[in-house]
Amino acid sequence: MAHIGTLFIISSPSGAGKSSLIQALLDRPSTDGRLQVSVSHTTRSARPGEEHGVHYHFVDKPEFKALINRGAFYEWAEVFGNYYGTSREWIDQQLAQGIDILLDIDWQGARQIREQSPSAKSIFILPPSREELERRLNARQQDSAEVIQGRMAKAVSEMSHYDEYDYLLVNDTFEHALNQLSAIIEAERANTAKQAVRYQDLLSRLLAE
Ligand SMILES: Nc1ncnc2c1ncn2[C@@H]1O[C@H](COP(=O)(O)OP(=O)(O)OP(=O)(O)O)[C@@H](O)[C@H]1O
Ligand SMILES: Nc1nc2c(ncn2[C@@H]2O[C@H](COP(=O)(O)O)[C@@H](O)[C@H]2O)c(=O)[nH]1
Repeated sequence: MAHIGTLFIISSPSGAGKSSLIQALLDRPSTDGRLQVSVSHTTRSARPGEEHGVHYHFVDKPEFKALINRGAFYEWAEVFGNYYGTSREWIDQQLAQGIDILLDIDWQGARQIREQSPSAKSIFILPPSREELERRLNARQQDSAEVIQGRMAKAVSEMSHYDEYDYLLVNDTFEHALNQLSAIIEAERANTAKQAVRYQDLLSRLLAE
């Protein structure tokens, strides 16, 4: 089967709201089964409420390194002192079925995906201010003060990569950012070449002499 699924890379500084936006998008009644989020592997410890296989595949460093050596990752990177990676096998299976994939990954991973899949579309999400970013990291109540300070310290260097992305949006009002994200994905899905593969039967009926 032709690979008609699209990879959507979503990056932001930690706490800008990408996981919340992705979840809200997937929860929309209008979202069909053709859009799914990739569950990454990570060596970071699970936060309260996070489930293995749902939020992440939680593995230790030796296991992660074994997966790197096996070529299991489409991309991987060290972020905030932990390793994170995207499973190649799962992505290939979904794309082959025409399923579009959302990748919640950092700029290092985004670069690796673009090198291998130039047709991937990338979206960078900015917070409305540095103060609001820190407020959100605190309000999430998932990380220690030390971890939050470490993430804030990396936020400027993460944001400096915004111009490597196809789309840039500011997550100020949540609903507005969600509508923008949804509009980007819908527009990319309507790409003529992809639609022509998806609707080849319809097109051949409509265009028959
Ligand atoms: N537009 C918004 N206004 C106010 N709060 C928001 C908004 N968007 C997200 N939040 C809140 O900000 C916090 C951080 O959001 P989220 O966990 O989605 O960020 P993230 O970018 O995925 O972070 P990380 O990179 O660390 O995974 C959450 O508590 C979320 O509910
Ligand atoms: N390069 C990759 N980055 C990833 C992946 N999965 C998540 N991430 C990024 O890590 C940070 C921190 O995430 P958190 O869950 O610990 O808050 C965030 O920027 C994610 O986008 C991945 O597979 N590859």
